[in-house]
Amino acid sequence: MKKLNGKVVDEEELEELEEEKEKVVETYSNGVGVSFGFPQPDQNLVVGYALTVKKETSFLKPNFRGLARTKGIKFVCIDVNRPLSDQGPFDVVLHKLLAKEWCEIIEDYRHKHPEVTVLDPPDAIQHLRNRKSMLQGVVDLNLSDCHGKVGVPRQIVVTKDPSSIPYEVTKAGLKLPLVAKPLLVDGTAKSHKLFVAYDQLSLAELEPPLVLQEFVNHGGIVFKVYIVGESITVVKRFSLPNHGKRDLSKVAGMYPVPRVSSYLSSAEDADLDPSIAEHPPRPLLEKLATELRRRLGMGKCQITSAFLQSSF
Ligand SMILES: Nc1ncnc2c1ncn2[C@@H]1O[C@H](COP(=O)(O)OP(=O)(O)OP(=O)(O)O)[C@@H](O)[C@H]1O
Ligand SMILES: O=P(O)(O)O[C@H]1[C@H](O)[C@H](O)[C@H](OP(=O)(O)O)[C@@H](OP(=O)(O)O)[C@@H]1O
Repeated sequence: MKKLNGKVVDEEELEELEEEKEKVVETYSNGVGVSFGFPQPDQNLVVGYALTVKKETSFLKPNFRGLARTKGIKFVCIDVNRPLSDQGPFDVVLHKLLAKEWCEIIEDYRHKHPEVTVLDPPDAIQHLRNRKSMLQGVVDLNLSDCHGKVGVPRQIVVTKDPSSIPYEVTKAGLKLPLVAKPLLVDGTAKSHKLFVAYDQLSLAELEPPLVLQEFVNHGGIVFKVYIVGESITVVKRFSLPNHGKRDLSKVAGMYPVPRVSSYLSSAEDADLDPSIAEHPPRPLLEKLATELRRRLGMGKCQITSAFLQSSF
């Protein structure tokens, strides 16, 4: 057993933390620590968090908490059944609860505690809770002078009457197959239930409100771009495979899309065609980050090589 920052940490965990620390330092080597202002070892940054159990489990893993401790960052669970101002004191409040009551509590807390950084203020992320408004910041972006283009697949929003969907798709001139996504993003598993529709008839089985996007071939790889301060981190994940014209003549119906691109589907070590697997050009990402931050303060976006290279 060893002592670290006054805490007893077992040797195995310490080794794990060192490895994690190397990974984190490597990932954030372009100074997020500085822009984030990581506390000095003798300081402590207290982060109060209000997350669902699912999110706490997937995000606040023991080795992440341990690594945070080595950087002087302490995570404290907020009791949502007690007044927030009676808890803490916090330097940061990290939350991802979408209930109206909670949003009112956190807004009130922000005004009473301007010294506390709230991640994120509800009104700053409202547009991300809807798959149409979340793309607004990208729809009219013109980055063509930055080694590539960024755009949005052709899409329509359907809010009622599923029987009208085939007509709306024809009127909009969308080409099959189509990716159907719940319009609202509320953190529930339901909000990640996507489908690929291969024929017009099956569209009437869908459950509005939803977004219907043309399927864009992109070689089965998606790049998730995480932007924190000046730091840009790109991760490569598996995605949906391409559709050839021949496939379409043989496939009909509607198929659910599994969570193919979650953090468990890393493609970093996969043996892939370089033209698909090559990361998006850095200048394009930097320009995209600047534009998204200027317009929306957005912190994360998903890009595939096809979305970058195809002309939208
Ligand atoms: N228009 C499209 N054409 C082809 N593939 C798509 C399209 N839209 C999404 N996908 C693919 O479907 C999968 C899930 O897409 P998306 O990220 O939009 O759903 P999600 O539930 O919001 O995912 P997550 O929350 O895990 O980021 C990803 O592999 C993505 O590459
Ligand atoms: O690939 P990542 O981990 O970035 O994908 C995230 C996704 O971007 C959303 O943050 C999901 O959160 P919710 O919208 O709150 O569901 C995450 O889902 P989770 O079920 O893993 O928390 C994805 O991981």
